[in-house]
This record gives sequence, C-alpha cells and structure tokens, in this order.
Amino acid sequence: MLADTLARLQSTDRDIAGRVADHLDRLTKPPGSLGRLESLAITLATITGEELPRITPPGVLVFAADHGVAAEGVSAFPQAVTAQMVGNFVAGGAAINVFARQIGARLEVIDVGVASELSRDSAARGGESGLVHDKVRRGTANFAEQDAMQRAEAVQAIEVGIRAAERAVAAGCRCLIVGEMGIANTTASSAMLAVLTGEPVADLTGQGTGIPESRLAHKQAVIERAIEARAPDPQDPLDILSKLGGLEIAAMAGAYLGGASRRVPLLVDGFIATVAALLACRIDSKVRDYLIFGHRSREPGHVHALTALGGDPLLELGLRLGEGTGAALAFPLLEAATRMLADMATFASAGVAGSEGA
Ligand SMILES: O=C(O)c1ccc[n+]([C@@H]2O[C@H](COP(=O)([O-])O)[C@@H](O)[C@H]2O)c1
Ligand SMILES: Cc1cc2nc[nH]c2cc1C
Repeated sequence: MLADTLARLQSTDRDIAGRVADHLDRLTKPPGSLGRLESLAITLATITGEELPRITPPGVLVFAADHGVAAEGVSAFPQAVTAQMVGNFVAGGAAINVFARQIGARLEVIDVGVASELSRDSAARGGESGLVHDKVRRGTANFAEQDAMQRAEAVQAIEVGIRAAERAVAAGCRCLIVGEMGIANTTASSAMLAVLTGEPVADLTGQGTGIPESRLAHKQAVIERAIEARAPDPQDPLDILSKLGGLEIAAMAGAYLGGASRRVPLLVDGFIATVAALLACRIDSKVRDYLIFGHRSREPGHVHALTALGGDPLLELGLRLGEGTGAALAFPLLEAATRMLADMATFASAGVAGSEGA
C-alpha cells in the first residue's frame, strides 16, 4: 500500500503557474498588491492542477497515540490525558472541534496507538466526530530503553495515515489538515528532528505542554542519551521513525504521502506536524510541493523544522497546542485566495482603466 502510494505520487503542475499569474494581473488591483494571497493562489493551482482551485470542504485528521518515553518525566501531563482528550474530541469539546466547525471541516479522530482501549460506542452515544480504531500497538516502547517500535510497525502506522487520507478524499475533502494528540510527542519529535537535521538537541528541545524550565535539561539529556543508544541511520527515515518516533507521527507522515498522491493541498500544523512532514519529504521529496505551512508554533524546535523544509508559515499567534488547530485557523486564508481568483472582476469586465506603466 505504501509502495502504491509512492508510485502514484507526482510532481505538481508548474505549467499552470504562469496562466494563473496572468489571470491575477488582470484582476482589479495593482499587480502583486494582494501579496502572499497571490502566491498562495498559484501554489493551490499547481497542487490541484485547477486554474480555479477548489479546496472546500477541508478534512481534519487527528491521529492519537501514546509514547513509552512519557515514563521518563518529560511531559507536564500524565499519559492518561491522551485517551481522555480522544474522548473530548469525540464529544466535540476540544479546540480543534471548535475550529473545524468554524471552517465546515469533516473531522476524523484516529486511534493509531493509544495505550488504553478506547470505548467503541462513544461516537454512537451522540459524539460528533467519528473515532476510527486503527491501532497498530498500545503506545510505543520507551525509546530511552529500547527501540520505540519495529520497522514493520512503523510502516503499518504510515499506512493507517494513508488510509485516513484516502477516506477523507473519498468523502469529498479537497484540503487536508493533519493534527495529533500524544503526551510526550514533543520528546519524540525533537529526537527525530535532531537526527534528521544534525542540529544540537539543545536547540530543538522545548517545554512542550509546559514543563518547568528547570526540567528542560533533563528532557534534553533523555533525548541525547536515546539518540546515542538507539543510533539510528540519519539517511534512513524509517530507521529514525521506528527507533525514536511515534505511531501518530508515522500516521501523519502517511497522511501527507497519501494526500500528496491525490493532489490535495496539505495544511501543516505545528512542531510535531512539521517534523512528520519533514519525515514524509525524506521518504519522497515530491511531497514538499504539496505542503502549505499554517502557523509558527511557540515550540522552539519548530523554526528549525520549518527551515529544513524551506517553509514560511502564514500565521504566528503564539500557539503551542497541536491537534491541527494552527492549520485550521489558517484555512480561511486559503479560501480567500481561491475566492479572489474565482470571484474578483477583471479590469476589462469592470471597465476599470489598467496601469499606465512607468
Ligand atoms: O503543535 C505544537 O507545536 C505543539 C507544541 C507543544 C505541545 N503540543 C501538544 O502537546 C502534546 C505534547 O507535549 P508534551 O509536553 O507532552 O511532549 C501533544 O499532544 C501535542 O499535541 C503541540
Ligand atoms: C489538555 C491537553 C490538550 C491537548 N491537545 C493537544 N495536546 C494536548 C495536551 C494537553 C495536556
């Protein structure tokens, strides 16, 4: 299944960019005056292959999983919060539920590796978002002591993400917002990012859910010791993922690969989401052209992950929540870009005099 997805993945349609740029210059505004919205419109056209790209409705995929490394005291919250927040997603009360409703998104929550068994009838009891049970295993192992998971499990988790992207596209979603929930997943993300970029762990490690600054040195030391003990091959993204990663991070990488293979714009959220996107790009560099970065997270490693991808986020709101919230908040800008292309009058149609030149 991963092989089929990779076989289908194509480069974006660069030819369309010139035609859309010409159309943008015919619209009733000084050329270039809608700034970033204009380049966004061109990007959406090259991704979808449509001169008038359609990106609604969006689909939000929230992947949830637990992390054995939580046992090292690297998060401000107990591991049980992962499962409890899944209950909150299903009931419709989390921040991502609110923002998904605001943008008319289809929301799906996927258990790819929560440590406890989640109730199978919670959605049937009046919950608003579908909970999909696609658990690969009950959380990763503690990578301070052993590999987080087997390579085959990492591939299975990537395929969970591909399937979720396929379901969203089959349901009519035209833009994907990929989010996550997993206590201790900033530790896994910082560890993977350090190996992927070769940058010092100290520059890539932050307070996550809000550990006190006094515990940052401990979190860094856990990561540094684990990288040394697990010794992943920096050239092998699946080796890094299976030794230091997380099941939801693997599934997010899979969702990016799956969405890109269906030519759907991928709106990237915060730190964990960007590390997963970097991983997907190391699996196949063609994914990069499908990524649009929603926001810059407060987590200090995020800017390094963005730099590794050459990403320039749309928003900077001081968020550090995850769940896909920052990407969902950026979605209306994408919608504005497509409406500008489709609905604005041209100089000719409105009878407005064009530029007289220099
Ligand atoms: O998206 C971000 O940039 C982000 C930054 C910090 C924390 N988070 C969220 O907080 C959790 C991970 O934090 P921690 O401290 O448990 O590693 C996980 O559920 C993420 O969704 C998310
Ligand atoms: C309450 C809570 C909500 C979250 N959403 C994403 N990560 C989270 C972490 C916590 C602790």
